[in-house]
Amino acid sequence: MIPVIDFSSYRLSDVRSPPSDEDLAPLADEVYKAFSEVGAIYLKNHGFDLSLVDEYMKISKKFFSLPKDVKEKFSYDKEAGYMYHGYHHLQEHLSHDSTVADMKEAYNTYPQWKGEWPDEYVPGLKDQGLNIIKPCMELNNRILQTVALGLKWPRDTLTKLHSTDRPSHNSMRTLYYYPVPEGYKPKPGQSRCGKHTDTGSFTFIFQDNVGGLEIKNVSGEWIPATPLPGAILVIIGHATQCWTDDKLKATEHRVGVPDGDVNIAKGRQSVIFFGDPDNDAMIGSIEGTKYQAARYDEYTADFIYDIQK
Ligand SMILES: O=C(O)CCC(=O)C(=O)O
Ligand SMILES: [Fe+2]
Repeated sequence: MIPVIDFSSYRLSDVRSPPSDEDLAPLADEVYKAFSEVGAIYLKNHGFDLSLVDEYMKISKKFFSLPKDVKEKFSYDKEAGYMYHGYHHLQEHLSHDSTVADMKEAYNTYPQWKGEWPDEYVPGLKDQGLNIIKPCMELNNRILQTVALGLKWPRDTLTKLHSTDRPSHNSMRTLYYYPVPEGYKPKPGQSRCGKHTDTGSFTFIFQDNVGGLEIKNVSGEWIPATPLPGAILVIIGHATQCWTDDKLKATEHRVGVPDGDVNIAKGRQSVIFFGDPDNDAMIGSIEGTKYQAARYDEYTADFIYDIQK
């Protein structure tokens, strides 16, 4: 079971004076324990306005319903700096240890993107996407503070690597897993999203009610990450694994094709926030010696995670 954590004591919408380290200690211990013993958490009472995501899913659906040649005008361009911004074709995504394409399409949003957006076809895809990233970054920083306190580190140990005004790869992805045609037999190893880990500090997963997402817990068992209304699923990324010298391990996750399930014929939508440190932040073990110091952007450039051509 993925623990459900009540984040009320550090919720986003609370604008009173920030809680002291002592005020946060019980929450910090709970968050750290859940991440280290299970590998993922559901956050409730987080103060993030989930209607932003509902609206974004509706807008995204309009984009995914456009003709293929229109969507492809906005395909990501590997040469264009923020290389994953834009549309990722159907059948293009390969999870990193898989040779079979995932059954999905996606549109990634990077706030720094200077190229074109599909505004004339889908008004709001840009603005609504950007609206969501900001509070997610703020919530990520609050989680990073609780994790630092849970580790008995100074509270800003990780947030000082996540300034909000320096170049970073904080980004968002909206995904559409198309309905699986009746009688379709997935190729060996094929799924909606093959197993992988994410690269940054923490990832937030917002999903509709179709299901199929699983995480591998710390004991090595695949367990369902069933959609929990009102809660945000938070999983651990590689950078956090490095900083904590494996005390918190990057969470493997995947989305299966629900074989024989009533949901097989349904499309699935999810929205993912990838929380990242600053491009020039140092990652590597903060205590311990397992991971050498490296600049985050240089480390990710060498790290092939889930996108290969
Ligand atoms: O759709 C999901 O629930 C997970 C997607 C995911 O893990 C990713 O895009 O990195
Ligand atoms: Fe992922």
